[in-house]
Amino acid sequence: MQHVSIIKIGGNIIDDKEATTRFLLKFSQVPGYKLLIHGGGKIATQIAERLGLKAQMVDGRRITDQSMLEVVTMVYGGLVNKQLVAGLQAKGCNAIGLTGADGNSVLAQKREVATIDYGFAGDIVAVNAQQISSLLEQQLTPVFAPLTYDTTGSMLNTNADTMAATIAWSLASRYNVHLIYCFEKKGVLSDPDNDNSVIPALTLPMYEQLKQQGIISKGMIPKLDNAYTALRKGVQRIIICHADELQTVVSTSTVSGTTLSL
Ligand SMILES: Nc1ncnc2c1ncn2[C@@H]1O[C@H](COP(=O)(O)OP(=O)(O)O)[C@@H](O)[C@H]1O
Ligand SMILES: CC(=O)N[C@@H](CCC(=O)OP(=O)(O)O)C(=O)O
Repeated sequence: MQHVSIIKIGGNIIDDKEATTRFLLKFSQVPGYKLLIHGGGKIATQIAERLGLKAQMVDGRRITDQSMLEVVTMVYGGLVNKQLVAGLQAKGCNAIGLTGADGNSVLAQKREVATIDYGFAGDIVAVNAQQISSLLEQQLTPVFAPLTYDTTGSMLNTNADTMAATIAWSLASRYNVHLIYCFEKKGVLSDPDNDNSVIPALTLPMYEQLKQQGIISKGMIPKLDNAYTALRKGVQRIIICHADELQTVVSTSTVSGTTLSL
């Protein structure tokens, strides 16, 4: 089976020009089939504020009304996606920028209103693995914005960690999939105030316990929930690491960051 590296880059790195440039160089050097999924929540919040819109997050998910949907479509699908694609082209990586609507890649449905109305937030219904494979086989590197679409023709806002995990497990029957979450810390920490307290190997029971103790919190919870689902669904290897450690993590000889297991 061919190997594919699925790499997610978070909004705190994208918001830092120098960190992004360093990451793009490392990403461009990852050998074999690869795919990038980016966030950009921090930039969307800043631009929304400039337009007089206040961001509202619940459990790490953005409440996305019509105006916010317009902002995130512009920011994720336009500004952030195209800057990353151009940056990769400059490093010799033939990237192609996509949202879930492009090539019918990731279909979703508007999240049903339960206790909270998330507005135009999309829950993924189907990933077009054939379409993604055909891009990889053409030696293109897909770069996905965290946007999906529905059958009524509306764009939807989907959490980037969820998008990365869902694409990863949807490709797991065709490829050996490695999923790497890159962010601004060295891994999952046993002490959130100590950046060097990286947990090298995190099992699901350990995660449950640290979550209960409040040691794992905020955006790390949806990230890990998605990641453990991806492991259960056949993704071979999942690592959470600092964006600067990408190269170390993909060359399997050295251990860095946090490796997940069930
Ligand atoms: N135990 C922990 N180890 C590392 N990060 C943690 C932990 N608990 C909470 N976090 C928080 O989770 C955040 C990462 O989640 P998120 O903001 O969604 O990341 P991303 O930038 O990848 O989208 C970190 O910035 C950190 O503040
Ligand atoms: C529905 C939802 O919450 N979507 C996310 C998509 C961006 C994202 O996930 O960005 P980070 O990876 O930088 O956090 C949002 O708008 O914040």
